[in-house]
Amino acid sequence: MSDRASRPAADPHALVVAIDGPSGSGKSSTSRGVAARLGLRYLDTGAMYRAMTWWMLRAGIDVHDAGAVAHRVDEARIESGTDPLGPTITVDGVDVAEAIRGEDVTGSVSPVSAVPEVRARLLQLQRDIIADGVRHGGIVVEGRDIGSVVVPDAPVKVYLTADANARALRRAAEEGGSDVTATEASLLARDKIDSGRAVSPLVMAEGAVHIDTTPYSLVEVVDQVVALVEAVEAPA
Ligand SMILES: Nc1ncnc2c1ncn2[C@@H]1O[C@H](COP(=O)(O)OP(=O)(O)O)[C@@H](O)[C@H]1O
Ligand SMILES: Nc1ccn([C@H]2C[C@H](O)[C@@H](COP(=O)(O)OP(=O)(O)O)O2)c(=O)n1
Repeated sequence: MSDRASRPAADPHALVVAIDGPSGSGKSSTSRGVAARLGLRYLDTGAMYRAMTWWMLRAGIDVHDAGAVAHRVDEARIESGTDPLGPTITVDGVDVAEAIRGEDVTGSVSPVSAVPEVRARLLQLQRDIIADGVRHGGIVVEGRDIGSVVVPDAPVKVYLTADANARALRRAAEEGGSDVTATEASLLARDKIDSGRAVSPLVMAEGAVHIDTTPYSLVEVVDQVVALVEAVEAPA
């Protein structure tokens, strides 16, 4: 195990690991596992899009009115804590970690994420957090456009997928026994919007390593990603 956090602040080799993929493919759990194992920070960009959506809903904004969403985008103060053992997310100082996982936010997050002004605002926040993570030895960042847009020069890029049914089973179990058919329909609907939007759609980034996690346990996937990081770090 290596601890990159002890490296000097200006380390030019400080690491960004970009992890993208569709809903329920294992991005959050894998990213947290890799970051914890390697002593890196962790950023869940999906939580930031969810936090922005939570703010829009609470402000009574019609999330399908892109102009209305764009108009209010600068008002939400979103802060992400990057400890992989206890990541946090607040909006205007309110802990929204639980609230952003609710059905209302899940059902509205894709249209909000498709608004270019939302993406521009969150991209700026993400780059600041990533720069800070790099100063502290490195960061694992997960989302939909990390390897393609947010950090296209990341030295390690991973694209996680899993069969739709496996993803639905995992998510339904996580939610404490939600209906698997409805969960699968919801995540496929979100995948469709996330992959089809004009700005920063979900794509496999150039240079990304594809891991289909369907047959693997979480620990096995973490092992595979850690091996990719260690291969990049090994002297030539
Ligand atoms: N390789 C895996 N095998 C089995 N379950 C997994 C695997 N990876 C993740 N999970 C579980 O699947 C659920 C969804 O994973 P998550 O990391 O939240 O996915 P994502 O961030 O891509 O939406 C979680 O309950 C997680 O524990
Ligand atoms: N980098 C990102 C991350 C998430 N999003 C959007 C698209 C996703 O449907 C939502 C929610 O992301 P999240 O990672 O929480 O989704 P899951 O429920 O884990 O599948 O945010 C995005 O557009 N770009």
